[in-house]
Formats: sequence, C-alpha cells, structure tokens
Amino acid sequence: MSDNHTPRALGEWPEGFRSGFTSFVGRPNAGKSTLTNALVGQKVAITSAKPQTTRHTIRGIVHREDAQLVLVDTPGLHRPRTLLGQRLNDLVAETLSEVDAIGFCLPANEKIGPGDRFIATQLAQLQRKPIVAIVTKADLVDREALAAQLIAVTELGNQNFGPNGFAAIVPVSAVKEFQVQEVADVLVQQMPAGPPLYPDGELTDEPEAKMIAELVREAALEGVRDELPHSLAVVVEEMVPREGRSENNPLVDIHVSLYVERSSQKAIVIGRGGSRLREVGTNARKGIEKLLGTKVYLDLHVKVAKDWQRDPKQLGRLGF
Ligand SMILES: Nc1nc2c(ncn2[C@@H]2O[C@H](COP(=O)(O)OP(=O)(O)OP(=O)(O)O)[C@@H](O)[C@H]2O)c(=O)[nH]1
Repeated sequence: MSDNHTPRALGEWPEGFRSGFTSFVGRPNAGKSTLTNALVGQKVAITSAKPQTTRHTIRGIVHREDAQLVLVDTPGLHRPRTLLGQRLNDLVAETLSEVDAIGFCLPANEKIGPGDRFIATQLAQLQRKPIVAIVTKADLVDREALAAQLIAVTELGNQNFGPNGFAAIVPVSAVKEFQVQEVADVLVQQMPAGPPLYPDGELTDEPEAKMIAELVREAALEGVRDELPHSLAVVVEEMVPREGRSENNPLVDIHVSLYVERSSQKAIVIGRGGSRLREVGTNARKGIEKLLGTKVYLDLHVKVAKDWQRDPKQLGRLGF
C-alpha cells in the first residue's frame, strides 16, 4: 500500500508477519470495488484469469511491511436476490473455505435493509469466520448520522453473530481516503501468521502459480525448517486441466519442482522410501484444492541445484 517500502523477496519476511485472504461482501453499490481500489492502489492491481482452474478472482493485494492481504472476489454474496437455496449455500461454503476473514460493507448513508439482513444471515452460517463490518461512504453523512449507523450495525451484528457481534466495526470513506488504513489494520489483525503469498509489488497474471509454490514450500519445510533454512525453492512447472473430465468434476494436473542445494537435503525432503514427500504432497494438495476450488493431481519432483542462491541465472529461473 505505501509507496516507500523496501521490496522484499519471497522467502524473507519479518517476525510476526501475517498473510491471508479476505473478501468484501455487501449489496450492490455498497462500495466494495471503490474500497478495494483504495486499499490496493493502482500500482499492484492484479487480475487472475483462469476460469477453468479457479472460481475466484483476485482483486488485488495489499502489501505492507507487516502483512499481506489478498483480496478475493466471492461471486454470489454480491447479488443475493438472484440466488436461491442450495446454490447460495454452496457459495457460502466456498467462501468459507477460501478466506480468512470477510469484510461486510454497509453504506453509511442508507438504512440497513432486507438485502443487508439477508447477507448477515448467510454470513452467520460461517461459524467462527471473523466478519468485520465496514461502514462505507462515511463522507456522505454527518457525525450524528454516522454514530447512529454504527449503532444500527452493532445491533445487526449482535442479532446475527451472538453477543460478540462483528469482529470489528470500522467506518471508512474510500473516496475521501478517511480511515482506509484502519480497514487494512483490522483485516490484518484477523489474518493468520504466515509468509507473504506473493512477491512484493509484483504484477503478475499468474498469481495462483505463486501461491501454489508457496503452499508446497510451506508443506515441505514443515518440521524440518531448521535443517533446510534457506535452501529450498519451489517452481510450478506446469498446470494443466486434465482432458476428458466433465465440467462439474474438473481435475488439474500440477507439476512442481523442489530445488535443494545438496543431496543430503534432498534425502530430508523425500524421507525414507519417499514417505515424507508423500505427506508433503498430501498436505500441499489440500491447500491447493481449497485455493483453486477443484480437485488436483500434484506431482512433486525434488532436484539438486547447487548453490542456487548465489547464482543469478538459477535465481531468475526460480522466480526470485
Ligand atoms: N461519496 C462516496 N461515494 C462512494 C464511496 N465508495 C463508493 N462510492 C460510490 O458508490 C458507488 C458504488 O461503489 P462501488 O465501489 O462500485 O460499489 P460495489 O459495492 O463494488 O458495487 P457492485 O459492483 O454493484 O456490487 C459508486 O458510485 C462510488 O463512486 C465513498 O467512500 N464515498
């Protein structure tokens, strides 16, 4: 978000870094897109276009010194009235599996209506998912009206999410840039600890590949982080939808290379008889399937690339 932070490579991140996915919901015109743009800025807007492999679109990424927030679209909760029954429940369940927190946008200048209440009841089904209420367009009302709306929103939260209500309530004006930073702050507070999911500031049309690489890397480091300090790089070589699958049951073949520096490290990653690598594959696959919303066949190959960290050519190939 800020213009003056130092670019950082994947693989290096400060203590206490948080990262995760969030999504804005709210009825049409609630100010979701404007807020997204205000948070992300023009510079790093990212679009993801892979309809056959993913059902959500990445709207943008907030890069901060202490966190990375990936803003994703959740189609369906935007226009609740056109969706009914099972379909909606599926979408809600999908949202549940994909994001770490939800920003529920409610305009300051409009009374809470049936559309908002409908969304609230749907969100209430997402147990233990933090919901942050964002009172948008705060510049359009005076202080008194804003205070009244904050009280009404608090009540909506208590009615739908039990006595604790919303995880937080923040007024904002994306247009006047009032409290935009605070919106980012409260969402970041809801994110789990973890590494950046994307390279800092990079524009890419293949964000999934980066996230998949990171999921594999995390799974491969699990439990052996000390033995493989900075010696593991992961590259997604290929992602192809499996041919001949029905539209309702797609499968994506993903081929991934894991680069280590020494054969002793290769042995650690693979484990006895390949047992560890199988576990790494299973764990990474679960995360990838959540991310893409489809079944995945994950093929992992461990390779030794000597001194890759010091070789610019290799580093380039590994996406650093
Ligand atoms: N005054 C003011 N207007 C805003 C603010 N945020 C959004 N708007 C206006 O509200 C209208 C709707 O904003 P969007 O960001 O497109 O709303 P949305 O929720 O993405 O709408 P859908 O795409 O229909 O779901 C636009 O005309 C915006 O300019 C704000 O903070 N202040």
